[in-house]
Amino acid sequence: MWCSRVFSVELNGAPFYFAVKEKHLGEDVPRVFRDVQNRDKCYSVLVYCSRDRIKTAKFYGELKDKLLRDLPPECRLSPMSSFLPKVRDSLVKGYFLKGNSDTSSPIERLLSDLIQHDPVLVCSYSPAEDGQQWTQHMWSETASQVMDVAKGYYVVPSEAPEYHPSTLNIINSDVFYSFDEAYDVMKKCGDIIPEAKAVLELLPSRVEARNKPDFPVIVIEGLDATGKTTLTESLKDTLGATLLPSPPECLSPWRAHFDQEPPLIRRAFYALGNYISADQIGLKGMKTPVIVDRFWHSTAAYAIATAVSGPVCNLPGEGSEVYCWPSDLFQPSLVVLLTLDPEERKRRLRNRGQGKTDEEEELDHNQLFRLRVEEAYRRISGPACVTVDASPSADRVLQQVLLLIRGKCHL
Ligand SMILES: Nc1ncnc2c1ncn2[C@@H]1O[C@H](COP(=O)(O)OP(=O)(O)O)[C@@H](O)[C@H]1O
Ligand SMILES: Nc1ccn([C@@H]2O[C@H](COP(=O)(O)OP(=O)(O)O)[C@@H](O)[C@H]2O)c(=O)n1
Repeated sequence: MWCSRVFSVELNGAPFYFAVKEKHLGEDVPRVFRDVQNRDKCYSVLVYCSRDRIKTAKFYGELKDKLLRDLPPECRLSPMSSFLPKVRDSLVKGYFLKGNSDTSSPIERLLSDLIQHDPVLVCSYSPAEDGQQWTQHMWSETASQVMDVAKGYYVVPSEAPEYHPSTLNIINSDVFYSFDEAYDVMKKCGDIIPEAKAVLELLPSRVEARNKPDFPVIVIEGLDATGKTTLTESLKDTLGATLLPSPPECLSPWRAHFDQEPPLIRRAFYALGNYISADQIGLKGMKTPVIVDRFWHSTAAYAIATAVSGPVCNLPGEGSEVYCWPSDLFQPSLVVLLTLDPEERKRRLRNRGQGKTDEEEELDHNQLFRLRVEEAYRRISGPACVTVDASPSADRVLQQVLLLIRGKCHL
């Protein structure tokens, strides 16, 4: 089964691919193994996907903490995955370990213990007998001891797949396209996370749209410090509108908790927040225009940009189903995306001087992440966002957006 799989190891944010073969036809040694010293060993630990997705997601996070805590400090740990190219939901995640001859004993003790108690697949990699090639040995667990399966497979370089491997598992793991899919995750969390029970109680009893609001609903999107708060407050005053934040205020007590959870659970939390907001929009929109500070675009764009690593070209292509609006979620009249030059955004962040979420921290020092979020924002459709340059004065930005609203929403 593992023969048709491709393996990907991420070193310094860039993926390196390899495959395993029974026979060697003179292929190169994959890049990941090239600069490893002879007699050193590498290992992979992949987490089996059990039927219980919540347990698998939790275990994957805990495994990293355990490895970082218990492995010798010289051992290098990199994210790794194994997947079947183009096969949806085929991605299995884990870690790749590089050890030297001094560290192989403690590493192997730890891995032996893991394979006996946890849902993991362990492989070790070592130079073949000819000293030129590298082989993969899958570990198997017998009643009392762990053994290297005798026969090794050769590791050979593999081309980068057409689709970045993380895109295979985005749908309903990182981005949810219906209330029911996100609800299902939160419901299953109820047994192990008390906070999930509290969230379930806040959810609307039905998602079918209330009557369409009589008044326009305008969503303002953009990275942190692009001026969303400033603009939404002014729009509220100018239009006599109701201003709703997203996630909704009722979720505030639980947000810090869910920000610590693995992506599956964290993203389900934010997805459900949009349905609560939609319910509030339906109510308020019967009486006044509604301005919403972030909505579905933020939920999907950050989730996609985090799931996929590397440059923008790794994102699912434009038009991919990944960028589709959930069919059961209220569609606003207009979505405005504020964009800002990165230096000006940093200057505004410094001036504001508030705390940031880890994701917002990441935006600061990881240019590629910022570019991926912005591009994902632009690719989401149904409704697509209208981009507005947020660098002019706050008043000029307001005037610009009012023009758009009047053109689109007949206000
Ligand atoms: N058009 C603008 N020109 C200059 N500074 C602005 C503008 N809009 C907002 N700011 C300032 O930039 C900072 C970030 O704005 P804020 O509205 O809090 O952004 P966000 O809600 O998107 O994080 C604040 O200090 C705000 O006063
Ligand atoms: N509707 C929303 C709103 C926020 N979010 C998440 O919340 C984070 C940004 O929230 P924030 O409160 O820091 O935003 P601002 O205060 O900068 O507007 C993003 O990293 C998103 O992951 C979301 O997923 N869906």
